[in-house]
This record gives sequence, structure tokens and C-alpha cells, in this order.
Amino acid sequence: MDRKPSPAEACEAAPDDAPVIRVRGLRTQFGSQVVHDGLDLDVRRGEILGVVGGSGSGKSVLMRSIIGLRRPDAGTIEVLGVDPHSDDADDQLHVERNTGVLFQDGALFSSLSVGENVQVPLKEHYAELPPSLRYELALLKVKLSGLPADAIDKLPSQLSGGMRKRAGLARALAMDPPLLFLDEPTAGLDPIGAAAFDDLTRTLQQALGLTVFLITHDLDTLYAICDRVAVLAERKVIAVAPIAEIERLDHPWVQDYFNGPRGRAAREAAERSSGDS
Ligand SMILES: Nc1ncnc2c1ncn2[C@@H]1O[C@H](COP(=O)(O)OP(=O)(O)OP(=O)(O)O)[C@@H](O)[C@H]1O
Repeated sequence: MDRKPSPAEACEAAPDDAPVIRVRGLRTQFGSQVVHDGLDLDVRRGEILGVVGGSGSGKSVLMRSIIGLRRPDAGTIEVLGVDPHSDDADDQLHVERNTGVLFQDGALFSSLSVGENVQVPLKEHYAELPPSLRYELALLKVKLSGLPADAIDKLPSQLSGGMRKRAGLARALAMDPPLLFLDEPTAGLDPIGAAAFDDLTRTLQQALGLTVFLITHDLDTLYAICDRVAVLAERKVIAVAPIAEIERLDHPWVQDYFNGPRGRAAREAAERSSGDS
């Protein structure tokens, strides 16, 4: 009988253009509420995919299903060549080690310093690392996320909202994952802080070759940094395409969202900024 390839072997054997995330026929149901029904989605290697949809359309639950936190009621999910819901512990570990997640509320441990928060995944997966090396790695990620070095010893409550997001990002990057999930990273930030966070996301994605799954309501973010946009509506992904194509879709939610006053303002700002560069 053929031996099952290890997750790393499966990943290496995958062609370069194989999707990093592949969702087919996903069904998600809470009691009688059907959130996803026959949802398909591919995320390509090296792209920033913006995920949009009305409130309650199932964006966060989709992310939780992809990272293995919620088992689908039907359908299949593949992340970096393996099933995150597999009963095989190696497959689960492969997904955990290769994905970084910034949750909507940051999800930092309030009683731990920023540096201790960033070290949580390192302790879990590389317990053998000496503490001094773990600290150095955490410091590197803190700086990479645009925080001053002295933020490493602060508690989350001593940071501004924007700095807390960056601390959450530092933790998401702790394991050098090729795949990053960001759930509404600019929510609650002022426009200048939000634009700075967008720049940071784009810079890190390019420098580290990341694939980014980015849930957002922020039209400026979509125009500024997303390579493609996936729209969730009617329990499915109704379209995935560059934003210029999405905004022409003949769909009521899409038209309200992209061609309302905020959508027009974001588009004009993006056009001005590309004219400046
Ligand atoms: N654990 C749960 N139990 C029951 N219902 C849930 C659970 N998690 C999510 N839901 C429901 O699933 C639906 C989709 O939720 P989800 O958080 O994915 O929406 P969303 O698109 O991310 O919304 P928003 O943009 O407001 O954050 C909502 O109606 C929500 O109430």
C-alpha cells in the first residue's frame, strides 16, 4: 500500500500555481441557520485576498473553518495541501505551524507582556528553544511589526489600539508562517493608523512572500492593497476578482457597497495615490 506523503512532502510536491487554500462545497449551519451552502473558494499563492460581505454573511466563520477551528457540516477544505480537520495530528500541526492569525479583537493575553504573548506559539511548538533565543525572536517580530523595541515588556493595556494590533500581528508572525489571516485589522483605527497598517501589511507580504486572507469592511484597504476581492453573499462566494471587476458586478449589495459615497471616495483616493506614485 502507498505511504501517505507527509504534510511537508505534500506541500513540496504541489505545483507552484496550486491554490494555497482550496474550499469546495462548504456548508456551515448553526441550528436552522445556514451560513454557507455550497461555498467554493481558491486563494492563490502570494496574493492578498480581501474578503468582503455584509455583516453576518459568514466571513469570520469561513476563516475559522479554514484554520481548523470549526469543522464544516459538509464540503472539503485544503490548506497548504492538507485537510485542517483531518484526524491525523501531523496534518493539524502542519496547518497550525504554517498559519498566523490576527483575530478581530487582537486576542492577546492581557496578563502577559507583548513579548510573552509573541512567545506563546514558540513555546508551544518549539519548547526546546532556549529562553534567550525565544526572547530575541520575539523582539525581531515586535520590530518587524513596527513597534518600538521597548513595547516588548509592556502589557497590552499599556498600548494604544493601533499598537495592540501590531502586537497581535507580531504574534501571528512568530512562527514565520507563509499564510497569514487578518480579521478586520484596521477596525477601530483612525484613518492614518489604518493606512499605516495597510502599508505594513503590503510591505511584509512582499518582503516575506506571504499569502494573506484579509477580512475587511474597510474600502480604503481593499483599494490600497488587495490583489483580488472575494464577495460573500447568499451563503456563497458570488465573485472573486480584482476590485475593478468586482465594482462592476450587477448585484445589489456590491453596488451599494462599492458605488455608494464611501466606495466612490475610496476609489478616488486610490486613483489619486496611484497618480502620485
Ligand atoms: N458559534 C456560533 N453559534 C451560533 N451562531 C454563530 C456562531 N458563530 C457565528 N454564528 C452566526 O453565523 C453568522 C455569520 O457569522 P460571522 O461572524 O462569520 O459573520 P461576519 O460576516 O464575519 O460578520 P461581521 O462582518 O459582522 O463580523 C452570524 O449570523 C452569526 O450569528
